[in-house]
Amino acid sequence: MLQVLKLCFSYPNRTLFTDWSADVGPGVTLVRGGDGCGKSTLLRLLAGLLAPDAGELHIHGVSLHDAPDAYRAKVFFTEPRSETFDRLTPVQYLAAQRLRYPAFDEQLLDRLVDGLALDEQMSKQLYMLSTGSRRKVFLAAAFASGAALTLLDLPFAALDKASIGFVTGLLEDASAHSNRAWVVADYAAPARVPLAGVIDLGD
Ligand SMILES: Nc1ncnc2c1ncn2[C@@H]1O[C@H](COP(=O)(O)OP(=O)(O)OP(=O)(O)O)[C@@H](O)[C@H]1O
Repeated sequence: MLQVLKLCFSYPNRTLFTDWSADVGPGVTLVRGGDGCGKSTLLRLLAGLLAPDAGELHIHGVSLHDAPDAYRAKVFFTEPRSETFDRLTPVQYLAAQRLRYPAFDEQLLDRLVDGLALDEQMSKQLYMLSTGSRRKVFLAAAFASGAALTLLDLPFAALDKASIGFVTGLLEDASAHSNRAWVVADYAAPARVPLAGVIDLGD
């Protein structure tokens, strides 16, 4: 589903990727690595939010370089630390995601809001929510989006135990998807989730 060919990317004082290639298929692929190894940067590159110095990215044959809007329309990625949506309530943020993704699953969203215990947070602006609740809103959007490629950065960070169990169950389901690819960046493999592949960036 996602093809990366000879990707190169450096920050001014650090080279992170040199001629790096990968094929990502349906199901859950783990991007594993220690602090500062480049997990979040790789997700930004795959999302088309950060321009590579060289290389090609395709989703279902759509090239980021040739058709950036069509490529980005196939990807769900809200950076967990994003402040872009701070003034929106979860209801407004989720409405915006619903408009963006044609396969957005409204019924699943209801179950996600319930399962992540977000009901009481839905009409507060995002900046008023705890880190964990903000992350849960972004996770709900990710799972409901129906995007061909969904990128999750540290999906369990700042979550309560019940939500960790719930998100693990969602990822177990995602591992069986035949039409959606999930790239999950974390320090270690999530327990119980069968992985379609592992991209190891080292420690
Ligand atoms: N905007 C930036 N400008 C310059 N260097 C950056 C920038 N963002 C990240 N870096 C550096 O690039 C490297 C990779 O950072 P990145 O956040 O991608 O790693 P990470 O694996 O996600 O880290 P963590 O697990 O700690 O979140 C780090 O050395 C970081 O300091």
